[in-house]
Amino acid sequence: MQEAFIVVRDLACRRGDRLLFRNLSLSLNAGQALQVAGSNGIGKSSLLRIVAGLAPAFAGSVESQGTIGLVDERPALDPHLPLGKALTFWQGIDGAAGNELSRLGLADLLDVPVRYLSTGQKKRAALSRLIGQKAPIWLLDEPLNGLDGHAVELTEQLAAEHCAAGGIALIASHQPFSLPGMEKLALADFAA
Ligand SMILES: Nc1ncnc2c1ncn2[C@@H]1O[C@H](COP(=O)(O)OP(=O)(O)OP(=O)(O)O)[C@@H](O)[C@H]1O
Repeated sequence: MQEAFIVVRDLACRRGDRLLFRNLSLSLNAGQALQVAGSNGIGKSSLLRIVAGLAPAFAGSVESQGTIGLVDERPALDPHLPLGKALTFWQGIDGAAGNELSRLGLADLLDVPVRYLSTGQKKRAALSRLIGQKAPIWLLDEPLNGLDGHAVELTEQLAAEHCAAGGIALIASHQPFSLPGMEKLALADFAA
C-alpha cells in the first residue's frame, strides 16, 4: 500500500458566518486510526470534508499523502443503475478489484437498482466501492448509521484490517466504534 499520512495544523473551520472549531492539530501515519467525536452540528463532517480537500479551511493547513476515499451520507453509487453495474462503473476507474461482495452480503443484490437498496445495504455498497478504490486513507463519516449489529461488526473489522495493512482511518462518529489502538479526539475541545 502507498505510504500515507495526514498532518493537520492549527485548523479552523467556518461554515456560513459561524466559526465551528479552531486550533485543531492532528497527525496520522500509516496504520493509525482516529475517531472524531462530538455532538450533532459540532463540525465532524466539515472536518472530514476539509481533510478530503472538498471544503476550504478558514485558517491553518492540511497536508496529506495517499489517495483519499470518503464515505459519507452522499450517494456513493449511481442510484439508477443495478448495483452490479454501478460497481462495475467504478471498477473501470479504480481498476478491477475484489469488492468483498460476498462478505458484505451484496452478492445476491447485484440486479437490484441502487435506489431500491435499504439504508444498511446502501451503506455496505458504499463500503464495497471504497474497498475497490484501494485508497490508503479512509475518511468515514458516521459509518455505523443504519447498520444492524452484524454489519457494525463487519465495518469495524474492515477498518481494522485496513489499518493493519498500513492504511489510515479517520472516523467521524457520535457513537462508539471499536477499532484496536484507535485514538479519540473530542471536537468540543476545539469549539470556537
Ligand atoms: N454550507 C454550509 N453553510 C452554512 N452552514 C453550514 C454549511 N454546511 C454545514 N453548515 C453548518 O455547520 C455546522 C456543522 O455541520 P457538520 O455537518 O460539519 O456537523 P456534524 O458534527 O458532522 O453534525 P452531525 O453529527 O449532525 O452529522 C452545522 O451547524 C451546519 O448547519
